[in-house]
Order: sequence, then structure tokens, then C-alpha cells
Amino acid sequence: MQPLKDRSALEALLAADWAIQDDRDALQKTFRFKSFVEAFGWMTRVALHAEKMNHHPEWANVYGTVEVTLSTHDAGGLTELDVSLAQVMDKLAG
Ligand SMILES: C[C@H](O)[C@H](O)[C@H]1CNC2=NC(N)=NC(=O)C2=N1
Repeated sequence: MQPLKDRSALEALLAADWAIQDDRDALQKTFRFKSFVEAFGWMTRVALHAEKMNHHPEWANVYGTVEVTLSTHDAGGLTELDVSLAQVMDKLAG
């Protein structure tokens, strides 16, 4: 598992509304879409990437809102995989 080496990529995420969770080494962001269909469509596209990466989000959806937590369970904290998946999520959210 690749530990975080690119601090600048993490800084860029923190400037784009991602946050480090208080009580856990994990990235968090709340995505808001106009409708349930838009939210779920985005989740479906992200899920296909996540499966390819073999790296899966913790997330919860209510109508157009998706709360996301990213952490590498196998490593007990943040790795490059979390940064990559966060970047994919931002890109697909447009
Ligand atoms: C066995 C399997 O490869 C692992 O459990 C993978 C699957 N997806 C994963 N997703 C996340 N977020 N963290 C992991 O440590 C992880 N591990």
C-alpha cells in the first residue's frame, strides 16, 4: 500500500472542500446534486472506477446529497489510493 507521498495533491483536495476527519485518518466531503437521479448516476460512475481501482468509498446517500469518507482500511489510514479516488470523484462531479 502506497503511503501518502504527494502532500501537494492532498493540499489541493483540502482546498476543494475535502477535510480530514477529526477522529480518524480519513478524507471527507459532502457532494450535493440537484436530484436523487443525478446523485445516484454519479455514484454509479464512481463505483465503476472504485471497482477498477479495488478501492471502495464509505458513503451515504439521501436524495441529492452524498456524504463520502475515504480511508485505506488495509493501511489504517490515508494512502495514495484515497487521493486518487477523491480526484476521480471531483472530476466526475464536474
Ligand atoms: C481484499 C481487498 O482487496 C481489500 O479489502 C481492498 C478492497 N477495497 C478497499 N477499499 C478501501 N477503501 N480500503 C481498503 O483497504 C480496501 N481494500
